[in-house]
Amino acid sequence: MATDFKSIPIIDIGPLLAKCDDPKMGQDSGVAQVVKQLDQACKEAGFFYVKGHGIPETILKQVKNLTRKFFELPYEEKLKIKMTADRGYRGYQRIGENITKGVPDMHEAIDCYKELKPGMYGDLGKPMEGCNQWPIQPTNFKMLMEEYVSLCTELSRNIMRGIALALGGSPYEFEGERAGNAFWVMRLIGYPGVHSANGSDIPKDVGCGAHTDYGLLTLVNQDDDITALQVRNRSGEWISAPPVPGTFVCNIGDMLKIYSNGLYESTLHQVINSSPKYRVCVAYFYETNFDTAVEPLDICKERTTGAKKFERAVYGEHLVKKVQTNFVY
Ligand SMILES: N=C(N)NCCCC[C@H](N)C(=O)O
Ligand SMILES: O=C(O)CCC(=O)C(=O)O
Ligand SMILES: [Fe+2]
Repeated sequence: MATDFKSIPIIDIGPLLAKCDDPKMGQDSGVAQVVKQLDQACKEAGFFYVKGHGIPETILKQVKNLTRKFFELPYEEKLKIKMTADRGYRGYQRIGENITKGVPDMHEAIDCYKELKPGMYGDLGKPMEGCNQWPIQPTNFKMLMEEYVSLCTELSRNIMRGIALALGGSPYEFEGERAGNAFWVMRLIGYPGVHSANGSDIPKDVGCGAHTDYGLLTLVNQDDDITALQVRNRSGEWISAPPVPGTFVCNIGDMLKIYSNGLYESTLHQVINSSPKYRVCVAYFYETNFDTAVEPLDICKERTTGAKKFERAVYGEHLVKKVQTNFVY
């Protein structure tokens, strides 16, 4: 349950990663240290930074730099990969096209999803079927982003082993039928800076309205130097998640809230870029298998009150419902 946290902890997950291919990892004291920190952060804030994650900072930077270069292209160029329902909601959306709680968000983005082959999940998967749309410029865009997705997928699986232990389960709680064939989402996002007209500041635009993420775990690779991401604590205060170079900001999604029977919550967050500079963020979302029916784990029901607090939800249905209301014109 979220508390009145005032800041977001930084966790060095190096010791977890060193042992995460060992089935006896749960007995390692270095792993146990990390697991304890993960458990505390997930209970208190639902947000934490990770360092020692093994993805080189140069790659984190390249991914943001290429994203920035794409958004600098003329609008007509960006429209060549326009997102439409027919393309499985994959591709470029202009500023104001994404809607959160009825309000247009002041961001542009490229949305990418794990590819779904036609018919793969029957009617459930139909709306998301399609291939990602990659720009031809900047060069090497597709190659870099696909490499990045595979690094984030592996990292997320390993962090989830730590979270599984934190919940009191086996390290592999979120593999196999649950998330052994994890669906993923990647959003390359650009938030325009604010410009003052005649010396007076224009009221703050919301880059992305208050929302929770949909799946298991999000890895946010945000621009250095601009503080814009804010996380809501129990009292309703917005706590900033300032950039910490070389780290990811991680947060819990709706499916992990259900699995943990509310022990961990998917915390509300929003983005307000009140700096004059354009802000880039690359968010990677690690989800369950597309067709998995998610319900509270027995080990988590025991740790709460014995009763389940959430009904079962099919991840794919949850995603499709969100996507179909994110873009009402
Ligand atoms: N795939 C994820 N998690 N995307 C997060 C985007 C949040 C904004 C969206 N309009 C919403 O209201 O959910
Ligand atoms: O821009 C950010 O820092 C976070 C974006 C976000 O919350 C999202 O895309 O779900
Ligand atoms: Fe988010």
